[in-house]
Amino acid sequence: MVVLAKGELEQIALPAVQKAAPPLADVPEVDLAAAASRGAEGRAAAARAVAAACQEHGFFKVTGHGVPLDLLARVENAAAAFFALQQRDKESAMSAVAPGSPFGYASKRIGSNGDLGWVEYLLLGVTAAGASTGDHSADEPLLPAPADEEAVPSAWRRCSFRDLLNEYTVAVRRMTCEVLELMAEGLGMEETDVFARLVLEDDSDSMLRVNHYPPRPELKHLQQLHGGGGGGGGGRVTGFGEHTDPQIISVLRSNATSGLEIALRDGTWVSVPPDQGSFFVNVGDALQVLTNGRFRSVRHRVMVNSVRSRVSVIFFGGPPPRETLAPLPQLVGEGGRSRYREFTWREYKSSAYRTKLADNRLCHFETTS
Ligand SMILES: C=C1C[C@]23C[C@@]1(O)CC[C@H]2[C@@]12CC[C@H](O)[C@@](C)(C(=O)O1)[C@H]2[C@@H]3C(=O)O
Ligand SMILES: O=C(O)CCC(=O)C(=O)O
Ligand SMILES: [Fe+2]
Repeated sequence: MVVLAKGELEQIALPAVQKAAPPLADVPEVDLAAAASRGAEGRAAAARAVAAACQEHGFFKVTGHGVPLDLLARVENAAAAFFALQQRDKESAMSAVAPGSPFGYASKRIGSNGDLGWVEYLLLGVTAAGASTGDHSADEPLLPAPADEEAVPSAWRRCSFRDLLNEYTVAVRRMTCEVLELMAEGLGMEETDVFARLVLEDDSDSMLRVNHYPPRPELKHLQQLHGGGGGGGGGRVTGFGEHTDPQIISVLRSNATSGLEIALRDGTWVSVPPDQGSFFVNVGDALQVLTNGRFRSVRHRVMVNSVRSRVSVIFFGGPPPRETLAPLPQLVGEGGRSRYREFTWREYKSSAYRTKLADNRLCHFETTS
Protein backbone atom coordinates (compact mmCIF):
# COMPACT_ATOMS: atom_id res chain seq x y z
CA MET A 1 0.00 0.00 0.00
CA VAL A 2 1.32 3.48 -0.83
CA VAL A 3 1.34 5.68 2.24
CA LEU A 4 1.20 9.41 1.69
CA ALA A 5 2.19 12.01 4.24
CA LYS A 6 -0.61 14.01 5.87
CA GLY A 7 -1.94 16.63 3.48
CA GLU A 8 -0.04 15.20 0.52
CA LEU A 9 -3.06 13.60 -1.08
CA GLU A 10 -5.00 16.85 -0.94
CA GLN A 11 -2.34 18.37 -3.16
CA ILE A 12 -2.89 15.85 -5.92
CA ALA A 13 -4.93 17.55 -8.60
CA LEU A 14 -8.32 15.95 -8.93
CA PRO A 15 -9.79 15.72 -12.40
CA ALA A 16 -12.09 18.73 -12.45
CA VAL A 17 -14.68 19.49 -15.09
CA GLN A 18 -15.29 23.14 -15.78
CA LYS A 19 -18.80 23.42 -17.18
CA ALA A 20 -21.88 22.94 -15.03
CA ALA A 21 -24.26 20.44 -16.63
CA PRO A 22 -27.89 21.48 -17.18
CA PRO A 23 -30.51 19.29 -15.49
CA LEU A 24 -32.05 16.40 -17.43
CA ALA A 25 -35.52 17.76 -18.09
CA ASP A 26 -37.52 14.54 -18.32
CA VAL A 27 -35.96 11.80 -16.27
CA PRO A 28 -37.67 8.60 -17.53
CA GLU A 29 -39.64 7.10 -14.68
CA VAL A 30 -41.35 3.80 -13.91
CA ASP A 31 -43.74 3.29 -11.02
CA LEU A 32 -43.54 -0.40 -10.06
CA ALA A 33 -46.58 -0.29 -7.76
CA ALA A 34 -48.75 1.34 -10.42
CA ALA A 35 -47.53 -1.16 -13.03
CA ALA A 36 -48.48 -4.06 -10.76
CA SER A 37 -51.92 -2.68 -9.93
CA ARG A 38 -53.00 -2.00 -13.50
CA GLY A 39 -53.07 -5.61 -14.74
CA ALA A 40 -51.47 -6.99 -17.88
CA GLU A 41 -51.92 -3.76 -19.83
CA GLY A 42 -50.28 -1.63 -17.15
CA ARG A 43 -47.39 -4.05 -16.88
CA ALA A 44 -46.86 -4.17 -20.63
CA ALA A 45 -46.85 -0.36 -20.77
CA ALA A 46 -44.29 -0.19 -17.94
CA ALA A 47 -42.11 -2.81 -19.67
CA ARG A 48 -42.19 -0.78 -22.90
CA ALA A 49 -41.28 2.42 -21.01
CA VAL A 50 -38.36 0.69 -19.26
CA ALA A 51 -37.02 -0.72 -22.55
CA ALA A 52 -37.35 2.69 -24.23
CA ALA A 53 -35.40 4.38 -21.38
CA CYS A 54 -32.69 1.70 -21.51
CA GLN A 55 -32.31 2.22 -25.25
CA GLU A 56 -32.26 6.00 -25.15
CA HIS A 57 -30.34 6.74 -21.94
CA GLY A 58 -29.46 3.46 -20.23
CA PHE A 59 -30.88 5.20 -17.20
CA PHE A 60 -34.22 5.78 -15.46
CA LYS A 61 -35.87 6.42 -12.12
CA VAL A 62 -37.89 3.84 -10.16
CA THR A 63 -40.76 4.93 -7.92
CA GLY A 64 -43.36 2.75 -6.17
CA HIS A 65 -40.44 0.42 -5.45
CA GLY A 66 -41.70 -1.11 -2.21
CA VAL A 67 -38.46 -0.60 -0.27
CA PRO A 68 -39.56 0.99 3.02
CA LEU A 69 -38.63 4.68 3.22
CA ASP A 70 -37.64 4.28 6.86
CA LEU A 71 -35.08 1.64 5.84
CA LEU A 72 -33.62 4.11 3.34
CA ALA A 73 -33.41 6.77 6.06
CA ARG A 74 -31.84 4.38 8.58
CA VAL A 75 -29.17 3.29 6.09
CA GLU A 76 -28.43 6.90 5.22
CA ASN A 77 -28.09 7.91 8.89
CA ALA A 78 -25.90 4.92 9.69
CA ALA A 79 -23.68 5.64 6.67
CA ALA A 80 -23.32 9.29 7.72
CA ALA A 81 -22.44 8.15 11.24
CA PHE A 82 -19.87 5.69 9.92
CA PHE A 83 -18.18 8.30 7.74
CA ALA A 84 -18.11 10.71 10.70
CA LEU A 85 -15.84 8.30 12.62
CA GLN A 86 -12.13 8.98 12.97
CA GLN A 87 -10.14 7.99 9.89
CA ARG A 88 -8.22 5.31 11.78
CA ASP A 89 -11.46 3.75 13.10
CA LYS A 90 -12.97 3.60 9.61
CA GLU A 91 -9.85 1.97 8.24
CA SER A 92 -9.41 -0.57 11.00
CA ALA A 93 -13.13 -1.39 11.15
CA MET A 94 -13.33 -2.19 7.50
CA SER A 95 -10.03 -3.99 7.19
CA ALA A 96 -11.43 -6.41 9.78
CA VAL A 97 -14.83 -6.74 8.13
CA ALA A 98 -14.09 -6.73 4.42
CA PRO A 99 -10.49 -7.74 3.91
CA GLY A 100 -8.75 -7.54 0.59
CA SER A 101 -8.91 -5.45 -2.55
CA PRO A 102 -11.24 -4.17 -3.93
CA PHE A 103 -13.37 -4.57 -0.79
CA GLY A 104 -13.26 -2.50 2.36
CA TYR A 105 -13.01 1.20 3.16
CA ALA A 106 -11.01 3.62 1.03
CA SER A 107 -10.65 7.32 0.60
CA LYS A 108 -9.93 9.24 -2.62
CA ARG A 109 -8.45 6.27 -4.47
CA ILE A 110 -10.91 4.53 -6.78
CA GLY A 111 -9.78 1.12 -7.97
CA SER A 112 -6.09 0.32 -8.20
CA ASN A 113 -5.07 2.08 -11.40
CA GLY A 114 -4.47 5.61 -10.19
CA ASP A 115 -7.98 7.11 -10.30
CA LEU A 116 -8.73 9.73 -7.66
CA GLY A 117 -11.94 11.39 -6.59
CA TRP A 118 -13.23 13.54 -3.75
CA VAL A 119 -14.97 10.56 -2.17
CA GLU A 120 -14.63 8.01 0.60
CA TYR A 121 -16.45 4.71 0.36
CA LEU A 122 -17.20 1.19 1.51
CA LEU A 123 -17.24 -1.62 -1.02
CA LEU A 124 -18.73 -4.97 0.04
CA GLY A 125 -19.36 -8.26 -1.75
CA VAL A 126 -22.89 -9.69 -1.67
CA THR A 127 -23.56 -13.33 -0.80
CA ALA A 128 -26.21 -15.65 -2.23
CA ALA A 129 -28.61 -14.78 0.55
CA GLY A 130 -28.43 -11.20 -0.59
CA ALA A 131 -26.43 -10.14 2.43
CA SER A 132 -23.23 -8.13 2.32
CA THR A 133 -20.26 -10.38 3.03
CA GLY A 134 -17.34 -9.85 5.30
CA ASP A 135 -19.11 -11.12 8.39
CA HIS A 136 -16.85 -14.08 8.98
CA SER A 137 -18.14 -14.37 12.50
CA ALA A 138 -21.84 -13.63 12.50
CA ASP A 139 -21.86 -12.56 16.14
CA GLU A 140 -19.11 -10.03 15.83
CA PRO A 141 -20.26 -6.45 15.56
CA LEU A 142 -19.49 -4.78 12.23
CA LEU A 143 -17.17 -2.29 13.81
CA PRO A 144 -14.80 -2.57 16.73
CA ALA A 145 -15.31 -0.11 19.55
CA PRO A 146 -14.00 3.26 18.44
CA ALA A 147 -11.10 4.81 20.35
CA ASP A 148 -13.14 7.77 21.56
CA GLU A 149 -16.73 6.70 22.40
CA GLU A 150 -17.82 10.30 22.92
CA ALA A 151 -16.84 11.22 19.38
CA VAL A 152 -19.19 8.65 17.90
CA PRO A 153 -22.56 10.03 16.83
CA SER A 154 -25.47 8.54 18.77
CA ALA A 155 -27.15 7.33 15.56
CA TRP A 156 -24.15 5.12 15.02
CA ARG A 157 -24.17 3.67 18.52
CA ARG A 158 -27.83 2.65 18.29
CA CYS A 159 -27.64 0.44 15.20
CA SER A 160 -25.57 -2.25 13.62
CA PHE A 161 -24.53 -1.00 10.22
CA ARG A 162 -23.89 -4.50 8.94
CA ASP A 163 -27.38 -5.74 9.81
CA LEU A 164 -28.90 -2.68 8.19
CA LEU A 165 -26.90 -3.12 5.00
CA ASN A 166 -27.96 -6.75 4.87
CA GLU A 167 -31.63 -5.80 5.22
CA TYR A 168 -31.19 -3.13 2.56
CA THR A 169 -29.41 -5.46 0.13
CA VAL A 170 -32.11 -8.12 0.39
CA ALA A 171 -34.87 -5.56 -0.30
CA VAL A 172 -33.03 -3.80 -3.13
CA ARG A 173 -31.99 -7.03 -4.82
CA ARG A 174 -35.63 -8.16 -4.84
CA MET A 175 -36.71 -4.90 -6.47
CA THR A 176 -33.77 -5.07 -8.90
CA CYS A 177 -35.04 -8.44 -10.12
CA GLU A 178 -38.52 -6.99 -10.74
CA VAL A 179 -36.91 -4.30 -12.84
CA LEU A 180 -34.83 -6.88 -14.74
CA GLU A 181 -38.01 -8.84 -15.49
CA LEU A 182 -39.64 -5.71 -16.90
CA MET A 183 -36.56 -5.12 -19.06
CA ALA A 184 -36.82 -8.64 -20.51
CA GLU A 185 -40.56 -8.19 -21.14
CA GLY A 186 -39.93 -4.85 -22.79
CA LEU A 187 -37.51 -6.55 -25.17
CA GLY A 188 -40.17 -9.15 -26.02
CA MET A 189 -38.22 -12.03 -24.45
CA GLU A 190 -40.23 -15.18 -23.79
CA GLU A 191 -38.06 -16.08 -20.80
CA THR A 192 -38.67 -13.03 -18.66
CA ASP A 193 -36.17 -14.18 -16.01
CA VAL A 194 -33.29 -14.25 -18.48
CA PHE A 195 -31.49 -11.35 -16.71
CA ALA A 196 -32.86 -11.69 -13.17
CA ARG A 197 -31.75 -15.31 -12.81
CA LEU A 198 -28.12 -14.24 -13.32
CA VAL A 199 -28.30 -11.90 -10.33
CA LEU A 200 -30.10 -14.53 -8.24
CA GLU A 201 -27.64 -17.40 -8.82
CA ASP A 202 -25.91 -18.64 -5.65
CA ASP A 203 -22.52 -17.45 -6.87
CA SER A 204 -23.64 -14.17 -8.49
CA ASP A 205 -20.93 -11.54 -8.35
CA SER A 206 -22.91 -8.66 -6.88
CA MET A 207 -21.63 -5.79 -4.73
CA LEU A 208 -22.80 -3.00 -2.50
CA ARG A 209 -21.07 0.37 -2.46
CA VAL A 210 -21.64 3.22 -0.01
CA ASN A 211 -20.15 6.52 -1.18
CA HIS A 212 -19.66 9.72 0.81
CA TYR A 213 -18.75 12.97 -0.94
CA PRO A 214 -17.83 15.61 1.64
CA PRO A 215 -18.69 19.19 0.59
CA ARG A 216 -16.01 21.57 -0.67
CA PRO A 217 -17.10 25.00 0.65
CA GLU A 218 -14.34 26.84 -1.21
CA LEU A 219 -16.09 25.89 -4.48
CA LYS A 220 -18.91 28.30 -3.70
CA HIS A 221 -16.49 31.20 -3.80
CA LEU A 222 -14.91 29.98 -7.05
CA GLN A 223 -18.31 29.48 -8.65
CA GLN A 224 -19.39 33.00 -7.73
CA LEU A 225 -16.16 34.37 -9.19
CA HIS A 226 -16.86 32.55 -12.46
CA GLY A 227 -20.41 33.57 -13.06
CA GLY A 228 -22.42 32.58 -10.01
CA GLY A 229 -24.61 29.66 -9.02
CA GLY A 230 -22.18 27.11 -10.34
CA GLY A 231 -23.58 27.84 -13.79
CA GLY A 232 -20.94 27.55 -16.48
CA GLY A 233 -18.08 28.68 -14.26
CA GLY A 234 -15.01 27.07 -12.76
CA GLY A 235 -14.67 25.49 -9.37
CA ARG A 236 -16.02 22.01 -9.98
CA VAL A 237 -14.41 19.03 -8.35
CA THR A 238 -14.91 15.46 -9.48
CA GLY A 239 -16.20 13.14 -6.80
CA PHE A 240 -16.34 10.02 -8.97
CA GLY A 241 -14.94 10.34 -12.47
CA GLU A 242 -16.84 9.41 -15.61
CA HIS A 243 -17.27 5.71 -16.26
CA THR A 244 -19.69 2.97 -17.14
CA ASP A 245 -20.50 0.25 -14.62
CA PRO A 246 -19.27 -3.23 -15.65
CA GLN A 247 -22.16 -5.26 -14.21
CA ILE A 248 -25.65 -6.02 -15.57
CA ILE A 249 -27.45 -3.36 -13.57
CA SER A 250 -26.71 -0.76 -10.88
CA VAL A 251 -29.44 0.51 -8.58
CA LEU A 252 -28.61 3.75 -6.81
CA ARG A 253 -30.21 5.64 -3.97
CA SER A 254 -28.80 8.91 -2.65
CA ASN A 255 -29.70 11.55 -0.12
CA ALA A 256 -31.13 14.85 -1.35
CA THR A 257 -27.74 16.23 -2.46
CA SER A 258 -27.13 16.73 -6.18
CA GLY A 259 -24.02 15.51 -7.98
CA LEU A 260 -24.94 12.65 -10.29
CA GLU A 261 -24.54 13.42 -13.99
CA ILE A 262 -25.09 11.23 -17.04
CA ALA A 263 -23.90 11.51 -20.63
CA LEU A 264 -26.58 11.55 -23.31
CA ARG A 265 -26.18 9.74 -26.65
CA ASP A 266 -24.63 12.84 -28.25
CA GLY A 267 -22.06 13.06 -25.43
CA THR A 268 -23.55 16.08 -23.64
CA TRP A 269 -23.62 15.87 -19.86
CA VAL A 270 -26.79 16.48 -17.86
CA SER A 271 -27.29 16.53 -14.12
CA VAL A 272 -29.86 14.31 -12.45
CA PRO A 273 -32.03 16.09 -9.84
CA PRO A 274 -31.70 14.03 -6.64
CA ASP A 275 -34.74 12.20 -5.30
CA GLN A 276 -34.18 10.55 -1.94
CA GLY A 277 -37.44 8.56 -2.09
CA SER A 278 -36.63 6.90 -5.40
CA PHE A 279 -33.98 4.71 -6.97
CA PHE A 280 -32.02 5.33 -10.15
CA VAL A 281 -31.12 2.47 -12.46
CA ASN A 282 -28.01 2.31 -14.68
CA VAL A 283 -27.66 -0.22 -17.47
CA GLY A 284 -24.21 -1.79 -17.10
CA ASP A 285 -21.74 -3.13 -19.68
CA ALA A 286 -22.88 -6.76 -19.27
CA LEU A 287 -26.47 -5.83 -20.15
CA GLN A 288 -25.29 -3.87 -23.18
CA VAL A 289 -23.59 -7.09 -24.35
CA LEU A 290 -26.56 -9.38 -23.60
CA THR A 291 -28.89 -7.06 -25.54
CA ASN A 292 -26.39 -6.75 -28.43
CA GLY A 293 -26.18 -3.01 -27.84
CA ARG A 294 -29.96 -2.40 -27.78
CA PHE A 295 -29.60 -1.20 -24.17
CA ARG A 296 -26.95 1.39 -23.53
CA SER A 297 -24.43 1.16 -20.71
CA VAL A 298 -24.69 4.72 -19.42
CA ARG A 299 -21.60 6.87 -18.85
CA HIS A 300 -21.98 8.75 -15.58
CA ARG A 301 -19.99 10.68 -12.97
CA VAL A 302 -20.46 12.54 -9.69
CA MET A 303 -19.52 16.18 -9.14
CA VAL A 304 -18.96 17.46 -5.60
CA ASN A 305 -21.46 19.81 -4.00
CA SER A 306 -20.07 22.97 -2.42
CA VAL A 307 -22.23 22.97 0.71
CA ARG A 308 -23.81 19.59 1.32
CA SER A 309 -22.45 16.05 1.67
CA ARG A 310 -23.73 13.47 -0.72
CA VAL A 311 -24.27 9.93 0.50
CA SER A 312 -25.18 7.27 -2.03
CA VAL A 313 -25.66 3.52 -1.85
CA ILE A 314 -25.39 1.44 -4.99
CA PHE A 315 -26.28 -2.22 -5.53
CA PHE A 316 -24.39 -3.68 -8.49
CA GLY A 317 -26.07 -6.83 -9.83
CA GLY A 318 -23.52 -9.04 -11.56
CA PRO A 319 -23.57 -12.58 -13.01
CA PRO A 320 -21.59 -15.53 -11.62
CA PRO A 321 -17.89 -15.53 -12.63
CA ARG A 322 -18.38 -18.79 -14.59
CA GLU A 323 -21.26 -17.35 -16.67
CA THR A 324 -20.68 -17.02 -20.40
CA LEU A 325 -21.92 -13.72 -21.73
CA ALA A 326 -22.81 -13.07 -25.36
CA PRO A 327 -25.63 -11.29 -27.17
CA LEU A 328 -28.87 -13.24 -26.73
CA PRO A 329 -29.69 -14.99 -30.05
CA GLN A 330 -33.25 -13.57 -30.01
CA LEU A 331 -31.78 -10.07 -29.96
CA VAL A 332 -29.26 -10.70 -32.73
CA GLY A 333 -31.91 -12.12 -35.05
CA GLU A 334 -31.47 -14.42 -37.99
CA GLY A 335 -28.67 -13.17 -40.19
CA GLY A 336 -28.01 -10.36 -37.73
CA ARG A 337 -24.54 -9.47 -36.51
CA SER A 338 -23.41 -10.22 -33.01
CA ARG A 339 -21.59 -7.08 -31.86
CA TYR A 340 -19.67 -8.87 -29.09
CA ARG A 341 -17.76 -12.10 -28.88
CA GLU A 342 -18.52 -14.63 -26.17
CA PHE A 343 -16.63 -14.28 -22.87
CA THR A 344 -17.00 -15.26 -19.25
CA TRP A 345 -17.78 -12.70 -16.57
CA ARG A 346 -14.51 -13.73 -14.88
CA GLU A 347 -12.63 -12.84 -18.07
CA TYR A 348 -14.43 -9.50 -18.38
CA LYS A 349 -13.91 -8.55 -14.75
CA SER A 350 -10.21 -9.27 -14.79
CA SER A 351 -9.83 -7.19 -17.96
CA ALA A 352 -12.07 -4.39 -16.57
CA TYR A 353 -10.21 -4.15 -13.28
CA ARG A 354 -6.97 -3.46 -15.14
CA THR A 355 -8.47 -0.37 -16.80
CA LYS A 356 -8.77 3.24 -15.64
CA LEU A 357 -12.21 4.49 -14.67
CA ALA A 358 -12.91 6.45 -17.86
CA ASP A 359 -11.75 3.72 -20.26
CA ASN A 360 -14.05 1.94 -22.67
CA ARG A 361 -13.99 -1.59 -21.27
CA LEU A 362 -16.18 -3.20 -23.92
CA CYS A 363 -14.05 -2.41 -26.97
CA HIS A 364 -11.81 -5.44 -26.31
CA PHE A 365 -14.83 -7.70 -26.68
CA GLU A 366 -16.34 -6.18 -29.84
CA THR A 367 -16.45 -8.21 -33.02
CA THR A 368 -15.17 -6.68 -36.24
CA SER A 369 -17.65 -6.61 -39.08
C1 LIG B 1 -10.86 2.16 -11.85
C2 LIG B 1 -11.63 1.17 -11.51
C3 LIG B 1 -12.53 1.19 -10.32
C4 LIG B 1 -13.51 0.07 -10.64
C5 LIG B 1 -12.55 -0.95 -11.22
C6 LIG B 1 -11.80 -0.11 -12.25
O1 LIG B 1 -10.57 -0.65 -12.66
C7 LIG B 1 -12.74 0.10 -13.46
C8 LIG B 1 -14.24 -0.05 -13.07
C9 LIG B 1 -14.55 0.58 -11.71
C10 LIG B 1 -15.93 0.21 -11.17
C11 LIG B 1 -17.06 1.20 -11.53
C12 LIG B 1 -18.38 0.67 -10.95
C13 LIG B 1 -18.24 0.20 -9.50
O2 LIG B 1 -18.17 1.32 -8.64
C14 LIG B 1 -16.98 -0.68 -9.32
C15 LIG B 1 -16.95 -1.32 -7.92
C16 LIG B 1 -16.92 -1.69 -10.39
O3 LIG B 1 -17.28 -2.86 -10.40
O4 LIG B 1 -16.28 -1.15 -11.50
C17 LIG B 1 -15.75 0.15 -9.68
C18 LIG B 1 -14.37 -0.49 -9.50
C19 LIG B 1 -13.76 -0.21 -8.12
O5 LIG B 1 -14.06 0.82 -7.50
O6 LIG B 1 -12.95 -1.03 -7.68
O1 LIG C 1 -22.11 7.83 -5.82
C1 LIG C 1 -22.84 7.95 -6.79
O2 LIG C 1 -23.84 8.64 -6.80
C2 LIG C 1 -22.49 7.16 -8.05
C3 LIG C 1 -21.20 6.42 -7.90
C4 LIG C 1 -20.95 5.45 -9.00
O3 LIG C 1 -21.25 5.69 -10.13
C5 LIG C 1 -20.31 4.16 -8.66
O4 LIG C 1 -20.01 3.93 -7.46
O5 LIG C 1 -20.12 3.34 -9.58
FE1 LIG D 1 -21.03 3.98 -11.43
